[in-house]
Amino acid sequence: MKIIDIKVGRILIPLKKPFKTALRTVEHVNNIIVKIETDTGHVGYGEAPPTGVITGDTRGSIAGAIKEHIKNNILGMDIANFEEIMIRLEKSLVKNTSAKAAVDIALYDLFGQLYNAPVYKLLGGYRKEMTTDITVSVNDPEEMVKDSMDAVSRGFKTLKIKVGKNINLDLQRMDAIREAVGDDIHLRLDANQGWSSKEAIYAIKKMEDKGFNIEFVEQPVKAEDLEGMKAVTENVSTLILADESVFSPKDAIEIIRNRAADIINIKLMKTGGIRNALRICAIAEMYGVECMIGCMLESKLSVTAAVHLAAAKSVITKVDLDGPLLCKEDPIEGGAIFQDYKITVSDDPGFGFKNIDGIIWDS
Ligand SMILES: C[C@H](N)C(=O)N[C@H](CCC(=O)O)C(=O)O
Ligand SMILES: [Mg+2]
Repeated sequence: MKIIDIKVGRILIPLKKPFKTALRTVEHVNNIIVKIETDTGHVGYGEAPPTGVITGDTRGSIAGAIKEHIKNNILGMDIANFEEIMIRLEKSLVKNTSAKAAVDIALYDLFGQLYNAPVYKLLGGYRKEMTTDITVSVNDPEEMVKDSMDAVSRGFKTLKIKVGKNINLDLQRMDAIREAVGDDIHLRLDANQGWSSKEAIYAIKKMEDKGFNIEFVEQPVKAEDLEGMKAVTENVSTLILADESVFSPKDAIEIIRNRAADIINIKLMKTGGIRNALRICAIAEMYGVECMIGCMLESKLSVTAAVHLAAAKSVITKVDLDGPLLCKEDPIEGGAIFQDYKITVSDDPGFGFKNIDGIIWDS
Protein backbone atom coordinates (compact mmCIF):
# COMPACT_ATOMS: atom_id res chain seq x y z
CA MET A 1 0.00 0.00 0.00
CA LYS A 2 2.13 2.87 -1.34
CA ILE A 3 1.35 6.58 -0.96
CA ILE A 4 0.72 8.04 -4.44
CA ASP A 5 -0.79 11.44 -3.61
CA ILE A 6 -1.64 13.76 -0.72
CA LYS A 7 -4.49 16.19 -1.26
CA VAL A 8 -5.40 19.18 0.90
CA GLY A 9 -8.92 20.58 1.16
CA ARG A 10 -11.16 22.68 3.38
CA ILE A 11 -14.40 21.98 5.21
CA LEU A 12 -16.85 24.56 6.57
CA ILE A 13 -19.50 23.53 9.12
CA PRO A 14 -21.65 26.06 11.02
CA LEU A 15 -21.81 25.68 14.81
CA LYS A 16 -25.17 25.36 16.61
CA LYS A 17 -24.24 28.52 18.54
CA PRO A 18 -21.09 30.63 18.86
CA PHE A 19 -18.36 28.86 20.86
CA LYS A 20 -16.86 31.31 23.37
CA THR A 21 -13.84 30.88 25.61
CA ALA A 22 -11.56 33.30 27.45
CA LEU A 23 -9.37 33.16 24.32
CA ARG A 24 -11.75 33.43 21.37
CA THR A 25 -15.22 33.31 19.83
CA VAL A 26 -15.86 31.04 16.83
CA GLU A 27 -18.99 30.46 14.74
CA HIS A 28 -17.82 27.80 12.28
CA VAL A 29 -15.61 24.77 12.09
CA ASN A 30 -13.46 25.92 9.17
CA ASN A 31 -10.73 23.30 8.98
CA ILE A 32 -8.13 21.73 6.72
CA ILE A 33 -8.77 18.18 5.47
CA VAL A 34 -6.02 15.90 4.21
CA LYS A 35 -6.56 12.88 1.98
CA ILE A 36 -3.75 10.38 1.42
CA GLU A 37 -4.25 8.20 -1.66
CA THR A 38 -2.51 4.85 -2.19
CA ASP A 39 -1.79 2.55 -5.13
CA THR A 40 -4.23 -0.04 -3.74
CA GLY A 41 -7.14 2.42 -3.87
CA HIS A 42 -7.24 2.75 -0.06
CA VAL A 43 -7.63 6.34 1.16
CA GLY A 44 -6.77 7.82 4.57
CA TYR A 45 -8.36 11.00 5.93
CA GLY A 46 -7.15 13.55 8.49
CA GLU A 47 -8.25 16.99 9.71
CA ALA A 48 -6.69 20.01 11.40
CA PRO A 49 -8.32 23.15 12.82
CA PRO A 50 -6.57 26.54 12.73
CA THR A 51 -6.49 27.18 16.49
CA GLY A 52 -4.12 30.15 16.24
CA VAL A 53 -4.57 31.30 19.86
CA ILE A 54 -3.47 27.90 21.22
CA THR A 55 -1.30 26.11 18.66
CA GLY A 56 -0.27 29.09 16.54
CA ASP A 57 -1.58 27.32 13.45
CA THR A 58 -3.61 28.97 10.69
CA ARG A 59 -5.34 27.37 7.71
CA GLY A 60 -2.56 28.76 5.51
CA SER A 61 0.23 27.44 7.73
CA ILE A 62 -1.38 23.98 7.98
CA ALA A 63 -1.88 23.71 4.21
CA GLY A 64 1.63 25.07 3.56
CA ALA A 65 3.27 22.70 6.03
CA ILE A 66 1.60 19.71 4.39
CA LYS A 67 2.11 20.74 0.76
CA GLU A 68 5.56 22.32 1.01
CA HIS A 69 7.27 20.32 3.78
CA ILE A 70 5.57 17.01 4.58
CA LYS A 71 4.22 15.74 1.25
CA ASN A 72 7.47 15.12 -0.59
CA ASN A 73 9.03 13.43 2.45
CA ILE A 74 6.47 10.63 2.52
CA LEU A 75 5.29 10.29 -1.11
CA GLY A 76 6.03 6.81 -2.45
CA MET A 77 6.43 5.29 1.03
CA ASP A 78 4.74 1.97 1.85
CA ILE A 79 2.27 2.12 4.77
CA ALA A 80 3.75 -1.19 5.97
CA ASN A 81 6.92 0.80 6.70
CA PHE A 82 4.95 2.78 9.27
CA GLU A 83 7.72 3.72 11.72
CA GLU A 84 9.89 5.14 8.94
CA ILE A 85 6.99 7.22 7.59
CA MET A 86 6.28 8.56 11.08
CA ILE A 87 9.93 9.54 11.59
CA ARG A 88 9.91 11.35 8.24
CA LEU A 89 6.69 13.16 9.18
CA GLU A 90 8.18 14.26 12.51
CA LYS A 91 11.41 15.44 10.89
CA SER A 92 9.71 17.32 8.04
CA LEU A 93 9.56 20.54 10.08
CA VAL A 94 9.46 21.70 13.69
CA LYS A 95 6.26 22.74 15.53
CA ASN A 96 3.20 22.82 13.18
CA THR A 97 1.50 20.24 15.39
CA SER A 98 -1.91 20.57 13.76
CA ALA A 99 -0.57 19.88 10.25
CA LYS A 100 1.37 16.90 11.59
CA ALA A 101 -1.74 15.67 13.41
CA ALA A 102 -3.84 15.77 10.23
CA VAL A 103 -1.25 13.68 8.35
CA ASP A 104 -0.63 11.34 11.32
CA ILE A 105 -4.40 10.68 11.56
CA ALA A 106 -4.66 9.93 7.82
CA LEU A 107 -1.67 7.57 8.12
CA TYR A 108 -3.18 5.71 11.10
CA ASP A 109 -6.43 5.42 9.10
CA LEU A 110 -4.43 3.64 6.36
CA PHE A 111 -2.44 1.58 8.89
CA GLY A 112 -5.72 0.14 10.22
CA GLN A 113 -6.96 -0.55 6.71
CA LEU A 114 -3.68 -2.30 5.83
CA TYR A 115 -4.21 -4.81 8.64
CA ASN A 116 -8.01 -4.79 8.22
CA ALA A 117 -8.52 -3.75 11.87
CA PRO A 118 -9.96 -0.71 13.65
CA VAL A 119 -7.19 1.53 14.98
CA TYR A 120 -8.32 1.27 18.63
CA LYS A 121 -7.78 -2.49 18.54
CA LEU A 122 -4.28 -2.12 17.11
CA LEU A 123 -3.43 0.34 19.91
CA GLY A 124 -4.76 -1.69 22.83
CA GLY A 125 -8.51 -2.18 22.44
CA TYR A 126 -9.44 -1.29 26.02
CA ARG A 127 -13.08 -0.19 25.53
CA LYS A 128 -15.67 0.48 22.83
CA GLU A 129 -17.78 3.12 24.51
CA MET A 130 -17.19 6.33 26.40
CA THR A 131 -19.12 9.28 27.79
CA THR A 132 -18.23 12.84 26.85
CA ASP A 133 -18.98 16.08 28.64
CA ILE A 134 -20.38 19.06 26.74
CA THR A 135 -18.99 22.58 26.78
CA VAL A 136 -20.98 25.58 28.00
CA SER A 137 -19.55 28.74 26.43
CA VAL A 138 -18.69 31.74 28.59
CA ASN A 139 -21.60 34.21 28.41
CA ASP A 140 -23.68 36.10 30.93
CA PRO A 141 -24.84 33.89 33.83
CA GLU A 142 -28.47 33.65 32.59
CA GLU A 143 -27.45 32.35 29.17
CA MET A 144 -25.00 29.88 30.74
CA VAL A 145 -27.73 28.57 33.06
CA LYS A 146 -30.02 28.10 30.05
CA ASP A 147 -27.30 26.26 28.08
CA SER A 148 -26.48 24.10 31.12
CA MET A 149 -30.14 23.15 31.64
CA ASP A 150 -30.51 22.35 27.92
CA ALA A 151 -27.55 19.98 28.16
CA VAL A 152 -28.91 18.35 31.32
CA SER A 153 -32.29 17.85 29.64
CA ARG A 154 -30.47 16.02 26.80
CA GLY A 155 -29.01 13.62 29.37
CA PHE A 156 -25.51 15.06 29.86
CA LYS A 157 -24.23 14.31 33.36
CA THR A 158 -20.99 16.31 33.00
CA LEU A 159 -20.69 19.94 31.87
CA LYS A 160 -17.46 21.72 31.00
CA ILE A 161 -18.04 25.34 31.95
CA LYS A 162 -15.94 28.01 30.26
CA VAL A 163 -14.77 30.81 32.57
CA GLY A 164 -11.68 33.01 32.79
CA LYS A 165 -13.06 36.36 31.59
CA ASN A 166 -13.66 38.10 34.93
CA ILE A 167 -13.10 36.46 38.29
CA ASN A 168 -16.10 37.93 40.15
CA LEU A 169 -18.47 37.32 37.25
CA ASP A 170 -17.04 33.80 36.95
CA LEU A 171 -18.02 33.17 40.58
CA GLN A 172 -21.52 34.49 39.85
CA ARG A 173 -21.70 32.20 36.80
CA MET A 174 -20.79 29.19 38.94
CA ASP A 175 -23.25 30.16 41.72
CA ALA A 176 -26.06 30.36 39.18
CA ILE A 177 -25.14 27.14 37.33
CA ARG A 178 -24.63 24.98 40.41
CA GLU A 179 -27.92 26.18 41.87
CA ALA A 180 -29.77 25.47 38.59
CA VAL A 181 -28.35 22.00 37.79
CA GLY A 182 -28.30 20.67 41.37
CA ASP A 183 -25.66 18.51 43.03
CA ASP A 184 -25.84 15.42 40.79
CA ILE A 185 -24.33 17.02 37.69
CA HIS A 186 -20.52 16.95 37.44
CA LEU A 187 -19.03 20.36 36.73
CA ARG A 188 -15.62 20.87 35.12
CA LEU A 189 -14.23 24.38 34.69
CA ASP A 190 -11.95 25.59 31.92
CA ALA A 191 -10.43 29.06 32.43
CA ASN A 192 -8.35 28.85 29.22
CA GLN A 193 -5.45 30.73 30.90
CA GLY A 194 -7.74 33.60 31.94
CA TRP A 195 -6.85 33.87 35.64
CA SER A 196 -3.71 34.84 37.50
CA SER A 197 -2.42 32.33 40.00
CA LYS A 198 -3.75 34.38 42.94
CA GLU A 199 -7.16 34.81 41.29
CA ALA A 200 -7.37 31.08 40.64
CA ILE A 201 -6.55 30.18 44.24
CA TYR A 202 -9.09 32.74 45.51
CA ALA A 203 -11.88 31.57 43.17
CA ILE A 204 -11.30 27.84 43.62
CA LYS A 205 -11.17 28.16 47.42
CA LYS A 206 -14.43 30.14 47.36
CA MET A 207 -16.07 27.36 45.34
CA GLU A 208 -14.65 24.74 47.72
CA ASP A 209 -16.05 26.66 50.72
CA LYS A 210 -19.46 26.70 49.05
CA GLY A 211 -19.26 22.92 48.54
CA PHE A 212 -19.52 23.22 44.73
CA ASN A 213 -17.68 19.92 44.26
CA ILE A 214 -15.91 20.91 41.03
CA GLU A 215 -14.42 17.83 39.32
CA PHE A 216 -11.35 19.78 38.11
CA VAL A 217 -10.22 23.19 36.93
CA GLU A 218 -8.53 23.21 33.52
CA GLN A 219 -5.67 25.56 32.64
CA PRO A 220 -6.36 28.28 35.23
CA VAL A 221 -3.25 30.34 34.32
CA LYS A 222 -1.10 31.23 31.30
CA ALA A 223 0.33 28.25 29.40
CA GLU A 224 3.95 29.14 30.20
CA ASP A 225 3.32 30.02 33.87
CA LEU A 226 4.19 26.60 35.30
CA GLU A 227 5.16 28.10 38.67
CA GLY A 228 1.78 29.81 38.85
CA MET A 229 -0.01 26.57 38.00
CA LYS A 230 2.05 24.68 40.57
CA ALA A 231 1.07 27.28 43.20
CA VAL A 232 -2.61 26.74 42.33
CA THR A 233 -2.23 22.95 42.43
CA GLU A 234 -0.50 23.11 45.83
CA ASN A 235 -2.95 25.52 47.43
CA VAL A 236 -6.34 24.03 46.56
CA SER A 237 -7.94 20.61 47.07
CA THR A 238 -9.70 20.67 43.67
CA LEU A 239 -7.82 18.81 40.92
CA ILE A 240 -5.97 20.99 38.37
CA LEU A 241 -5.73 19.88 34.74
CA ALA A 242 -3.01 21.11 32.36
CA ASP A 243 -4.20 21.82 28.81
CA GLU A 244 -2.39 24.61 26.92
CA SER A 245 0.75 23.94 29.05
CA VAL A 246 1.20 20.44 27.59
CA PHE A 247 1.88 19.90 23.90
CA SER A 248 4.76 17.42 23.80
CA PRO A 249 5.78 14.35 25.81
CA LYS A 250 8.60 16.52 27.23
CA ASP A 251 6.02 19.08 28.47
CA ALA A 252 4.12 16.25 30.15
CA ILE A 253 7.26 15.08 31.96
CA GLU A 254 7.97 18.63 33.14
CA ILE A 255 4.44 19.19 34.45
CA ILE A 256 4.28 15.82 36.16
CA ARG A 257 7.76 15.93 37.73
CA ASN A 258 7.17 19.47 39.03
CA ARG A 259 3.71 18.48 40.28
CA ALA A 260 2.39 21.56 38.47
CA ALA A 261 -0.95 19.85 37.68
CA ASP A 262 -2.85 16.70 38.64
CA ILE A 263 -4.20 15.64 35.22
CA ILE A 264 -3.02 16.08 31.62
CA ASN A 265 -5.34 17.01 28.74
CA ILE A 266 -4.14 15.22 25.59
CA LYS A 267 -5.26 16.75 22.29
CA LEU A 268 -4.01 15.38 18.98
CA MET A 269 -3.67 18.93 17.63
CA LYS A 270 -1.15 19.76 20.39
CA THR A 271 0.82 16.50 20.27
CA GLY A 272 1.05 16.39 16.48
CA GLY A 273 -1.08 13.24 16.32
CA ILE A 274 -1.48 9.80 17.81
CA ARG A 275 2.20 8.86 17.89
CA ASN A 276 3.18 11.51 20.46
CA ALA A 277 -0.15 11.13 22.26
CA LEU A 278 0.77 7.49 22.90
CA ARG A 279 4.07 8.67 24.40
CA ILE A 280 2.20 11.00 26.77
CA CYS A 281 -0.08 8.11 27.75
CA ALA A 282 2.99 6.00 28.56
CA ILE A 283 4.59 8.79 30.62
CA ALA A 284 1.36 9.41 32.55
CA GLU A 285 1.00 5.68 33.23
CA MET A 286 4.56 5.48 34.54
CA TYR A 287 3.91 8.32 37.00
CA GLY A 288 0.40 7.21 37.94
CA VAL A 289 -1.24 10.33 36.48
CA GLU A 290 -4.62 10.23 34.73
CA CYS A 291 -5.30 11.87 31.37
CA MET A 292 -8.25 13.50 29.69
CA ILE A 293 -8.71 13.32 25.92
CA GLY A 294 -9.82 16.66 24.50
CA CYS A 295 -10.34 18.34 21.14
CA MET A 296 -10.30 21.75 19.50
CA LEU A 297 -13.16 22.87 17.29
CA GLU A 298 -13.00 19.75 15.14
CA SER A 299 -15.54 17.80 13.15
CA LYS A 300 -16.23 14.09 13.61
CA LEU A 301 -13.28 13.34 11.33
CA SER A 302 -10.30 14.12 13.59
CA VAL A 303 -12.36 13.60 16.75
CA THR A 304 -12.88 9.99 15.62
CA ALA A 305 -9.10 9.51 15.82
CA ALA A 306 -9.16 10.85 19.41
CA VAL A 307 -12.04 8.48 20.20
CA HIS A 308 -9.93 5.52 18.99
CA LEU A 309 -7.01 6.62 21.17
CA ALA A 310 -9.29 6.93 24.21
CA ALA A 311 -10.83 3.55 23.43
CA ALA A 312 -7.36 2.00 23.34
CA LYS A 313 -5.80 3.42 26.51
CA SER A 314 -6.94 2.88 30.11
CA VAL A 315 -4.93 5.90 31.35
CA ILE A 316 -7.45 8.14 29.57
CA THR A 317 -10.16 8.38 32.20
CA LYS A 318 -11.91 11.61 31.18
CA VAL A 319 -13.39 12.55 27.82
CA ASP A 320 -14.02 16.01 26.37
CA LEU A 321 -14.79 15.14 22.75
CA ASP A 322 -17.82 17.30 22.11
CA GLY A 323 -16.58 19.00 18.91
CA PRO A 324 -19.01 17.10 16.63
CA LEU A 325 -21.90 17.78 19.02
CA LEU A 326 -21.33 21.53 18.71
CA CYS A 327 -21.67 21.35 14.90
CA LYS A 328 -25.00 21.97 13.15
CA GLU A 329 -24.25 19.33 10.51
CA ASP A 330 -22.26 16.10 10.22
CA PRO A 331 -20.89 15.78 6.68
CA ILE A 332 -18.89 12.64 7.56
CA GLU A 333 -20.34 9.24 6.81
CA GLY A 334 -18.78 6.54 9.01
CA GLY A 335 -16.29 7.08 11.85
CA ALA A 336 -17.21 7.01 15.54
CA ILE A 337 -20.89 7.10 16.50
CA PHE A 338 -22.01 10.13 18.54
CA GLN A 339 -25.36 9.87 20.34
CA ASP A 340 -25.44 12.91 22.63
CA TYR A 341 -23.10 12.02 25.53
CA LYS A 342 -22.46 8.44 24.38
CA ILE A 343 -19.64 7.78 21.89
CA THR A 344 -19.02 4.35 20.37
CA VAL A 345 -16.14 3.25 18.13
CA SER A 346 -17.03 1.29 15.04
CA ASP A 347 -15.17 -1.92 14.19
CA ASP A 348 -14.61 -0.93 10.56
CA PRO A 349 -10.95 -0.98 9.41
CA GLY A 350 -8.90 2.14 10.17
CA PHE A 351 -11.22 4.85 11.45
CA GLY A 352 -14.11 3.61 9.31
CA PHE A 353 -14.72 6.74 7.22
CA LYS A 354 -16.93 6.09 4.20
CA ASN A 355 -17.60 9.43 2.58
CA ILE A 356 -17.14 13.11 3.37
CA ASP A 357 -19.41 15.73 1.79
CA GLY A 358 -18.61 19.33 1.04
CA ILE A 359 -14.81 19.36 0.93
CA ILE A 360 -13.33 21.98 -1.39
CA TRP A 361 -10.02 20.57 -2.62
CA ASP A 362 -7.05 22.89 -3.25
CA SER A 363 -5.81 22.81 -6.83
C1 LIG B 1 -14.26 21.80 22.25
C2 LIG B 1 -13.63 21.39 23.57
N1 LIG B 1 -14.63 20.96 24.49
C3 LIG B 1 -12.89 22.53 24.19
O1 LIG B 1 -13.40 23.19 25.05
N2 LIG B 1 -11.68 22.78 23.71
C4 LIG B 1 -10.99 23.96 24.16
C5 LIG B 1 -10.27 24.63 23.05
C6 LIG B 1 -11.14 24.79 21.85
C7 LIG B 1 -10.80 25.84 20.89
O2 LIG B 1 -10.63 27.01 21.26
O3 LIG B 1 -10.78 25.46 19.73
C8 LIG B 1 -10.17 23.70 25.37
O4 LIG B 1 -10.21 22.64 25.99
O5 LIG B 1 -9.48 24.62 25.81
MG1 LIG C 1 -8.95 23.56 27.69
